[in-house]
Amino acid sequence: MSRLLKPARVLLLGPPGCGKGTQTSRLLKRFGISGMSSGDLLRQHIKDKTEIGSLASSIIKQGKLLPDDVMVKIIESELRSRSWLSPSQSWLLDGFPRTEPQASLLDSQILSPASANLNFIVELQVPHEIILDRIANRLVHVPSGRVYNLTYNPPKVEGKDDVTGEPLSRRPDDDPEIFRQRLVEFDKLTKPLVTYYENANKDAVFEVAGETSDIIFPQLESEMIKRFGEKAE
Ligand SMILES: Nc1nc2c(ncn2[C@@H]2O[C@H](COP(=O)(O)OP(=O)(O)O)[C@@H](O)[C@H]2O)c(=O)[nH]1
Ligand SMILES: Nc1ncnc2c1ncn2[C@@H]1O[C@H](COP(=O)(O)OP(=O)(O)O)[C@@H](O)[C@H]1O
Repeated sequence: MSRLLKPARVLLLGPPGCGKGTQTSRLLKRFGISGMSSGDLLRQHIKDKTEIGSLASSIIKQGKLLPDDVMVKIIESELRSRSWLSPSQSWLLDGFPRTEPQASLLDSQILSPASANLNFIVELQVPHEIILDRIANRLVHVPSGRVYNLTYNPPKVEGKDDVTGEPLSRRPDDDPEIFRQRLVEFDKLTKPLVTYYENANKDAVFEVAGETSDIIFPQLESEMIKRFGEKAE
């Protein structure tokens, strides 16, 4: 692993199943950049049977999005508890913001006051038909957010997380019908965020396309080194 010279505050945008979680874990290994996945935070709330968890569970099962104000509160408190709101910190957001109201509240009320605005907005472009069959084989380890795939990256021991040995689970929202609804929500509400960020700071937006994560990651890796520099080991 090598660190970056300048702090990178990264947002991964892309349709469900395009590999945001996969790229997050690779960037953690490569540059030591920690990620925050809104979906993982919600799944933990569901597991812990909190009030947010019961709201999230019913909405997620329909493939719909939670209310913007609920999500902004969850993410803001998580950003503060991880002490990420400083210009010197590098971090990555996955799954939030997902709508324009979320993006403008994040930028104006949370990041700008801390001089910690996003400086690298990555749009992952993977064909919808490719991700539809990926989802059929997805398994997750909820406590860590680690992601597996029965064909692409199966766990060492069937049904068990490689690190903890704890059981893996299928996501109820990975049901094909619900997944199609999530794609509709993405196209309607999240895809327009690329234009939102291009209008705010075009140079910060980076589009990367590929049919596999192995094609996408090297492009992402070299762009990050180009923009943020790499500390010599
Ligand atoms: N076949 C295949 N599966 C992949 C690839 N990249 C990720 N996956 C799997 O596809 C599923 C979706 O990836 P994930 O990172 O969870 O996407 P996210 O929903 O955007 O976070 C998971 O089961 C991954 O293990 C790939 O290049 N090829
Ligand atoms: N920023 C958000 N705003 C509203 N709902 C969200 C947000 N992030 C996650 N969710 C809810 O959690 C579900 C799972 O999110 P996530 O794990 O990011 O899925 P994926 O990356 O596969 O699209 C979403 O379909 C949605 O119901």
